[in-house]
Amino acid sequence: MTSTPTATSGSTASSPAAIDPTGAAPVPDRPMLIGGEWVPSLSGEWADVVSPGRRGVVLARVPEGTEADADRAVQAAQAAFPAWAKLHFSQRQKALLKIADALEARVEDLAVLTAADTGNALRTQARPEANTLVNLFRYFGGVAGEFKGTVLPAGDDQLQYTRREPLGVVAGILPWNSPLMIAGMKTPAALAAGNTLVLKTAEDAPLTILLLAEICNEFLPPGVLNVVTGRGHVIGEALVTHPGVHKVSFTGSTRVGIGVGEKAAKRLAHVSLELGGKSPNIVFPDACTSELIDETATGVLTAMRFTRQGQSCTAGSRLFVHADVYDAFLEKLTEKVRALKVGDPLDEATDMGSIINQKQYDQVVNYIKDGKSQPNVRVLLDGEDFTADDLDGFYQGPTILAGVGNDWRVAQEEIFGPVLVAIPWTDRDDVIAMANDSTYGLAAYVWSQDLTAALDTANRIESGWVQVNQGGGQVIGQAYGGYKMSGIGREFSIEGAIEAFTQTKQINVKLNV
Ligand SMILES: NC(=O)C1=CN([C@@H]2O[C@H](COP(=O)(O)OP(=O)(O)OC[C@H]3O[C@@H](n4cnc5c(N)ncnc54)[C@H](OP(=O)(O)O)[C@@H]3O)[C@@H](O)[C@H]2O)C=CC1
Ligand SMILES: CCCCCC/C=C/C(=O)O
Repeated sequence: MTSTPTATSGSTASSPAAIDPTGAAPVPDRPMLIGGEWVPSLSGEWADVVSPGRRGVVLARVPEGTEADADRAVQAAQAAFPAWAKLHFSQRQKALLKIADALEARVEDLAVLTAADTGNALRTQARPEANTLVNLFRYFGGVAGEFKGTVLPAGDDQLQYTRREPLGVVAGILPWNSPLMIAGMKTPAALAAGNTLVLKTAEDAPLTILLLAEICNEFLPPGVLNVVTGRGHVIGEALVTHPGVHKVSFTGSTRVGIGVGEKAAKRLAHVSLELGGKSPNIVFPDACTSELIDETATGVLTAMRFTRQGQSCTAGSRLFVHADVYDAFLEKLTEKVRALKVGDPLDEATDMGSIINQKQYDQVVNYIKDGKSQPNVRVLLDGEDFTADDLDGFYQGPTILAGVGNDWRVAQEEIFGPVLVAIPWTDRDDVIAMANDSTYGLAAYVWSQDLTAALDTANRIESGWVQVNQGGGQVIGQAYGGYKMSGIGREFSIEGAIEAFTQTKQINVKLNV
């Protein structure tokens, strides 16, 4: 199953040039992977990829892919589909498990490039994410035989069975905030089920996905995995509307996701949408005893994803703290969050790296200004106070606002930045109502030693994923996806992947017995 990418003309390469994460080397061109070959866009246009943590540094150039590139990637995936789909599952399994080993051998390269590409700190985010990618390939490789059907007990003269058949060509559209983890949810699952894939990278973080493609390409036949770069409204939309794409697996904002869903619906293409969130963190008084307050504060810090600059769809960014412990808990939490070291993503000492780009940075600042302008707000930590000294990137410190109303913009809209808003509560029914008073429903966090109260709360919260007394407890194999405007469909688990990446065929056979 090994395929060696072949060289083509112009600025293409037989194997892509290495990227220096500090930007010290001459800027390489990093082509796309289509049909097993590294190619520029047909237009010949390239786009610079700037490191968010080092604003002046261009890490590489990637092709500015257009509709024509989407088309040839889909054609390559279509051509590869029949042979890939009809393999015995164990052959797909073997390829995915070999990829897992190869990724593991390059895990540090993936981690360092992710830190440079996304601005996420190497130690706290990029390295764990690269390890999760390895584990996702191992998991979906391992369960490749589980994409299976059922047999009905219909009597000896009948064979009535279902097959879970692959859908065909899947388009996987990725965001920039955790590109490897999200590519890891889609790629091995879609391939294990027998589909072929076209991944579209986010404009702001394409490089780490191109390295993933380079590693995968060693073990897959040409066209089974294709990776294209370019703008969402150009090549992304071309994939969504392409008649050869049978499934769109999209992760990104709710705004774009709605448009993707509408376009896919027009031609009845399958679609999964993993979208935004504004997840509640509910702290009960019994989680703030003198023995527990420290652990709960650390958990809330983790759930808020401060160490990913809050750029997480599952960030527990609405903090509801019981009035009896409100001040004490916020004091403890603020002390911990203030201690986070903001800095160069490539520095091992850094807890919190850079925001992805100027637009996102400005959006976060605008939300902070809006929150600070509200009556009676208390600013416990102000990201605007952070000065980056010698750093030249989109750096910002964490912000914590107290005394916030659940109806304020900062409490209702997804900021996707390191901004936590704290709201007091006194009655369990009220806090559950406030938690559910949101258009989103992706994640939630409940902190209590009273399991009856905690589980009642968890059961009543309108979110696809609730964690109790932990903030970072994702387990490969669990269901993951949103309620309400946070999305449709589940990924990360085998059950979700079977639904997401296969269709059911029923076959009824009359036997001559
Ligand atoms: N539920 C989940 O699992 C997760 C959800 N998210 C959500 O993602 C958002 C942040 O990511 P961000 O990248 O800004 O999200 P966007 O929705 O802006 O973009 C996501 C992807 O869609 C592409 N895209 C943009 N427009 C179109 C279009 N018209 N047709 C097809 N594709 C398009 C983008 O390309 P381009 O980069 O070129 O614009 C990018 O690859 C947040 O809202 C966050 O909550 C993030 C991670 C996980
Ligand atoms: C089971 C949790 C999986 C989360 C994967 C995607 C996370 C995205 C984010 O935090 O932004």
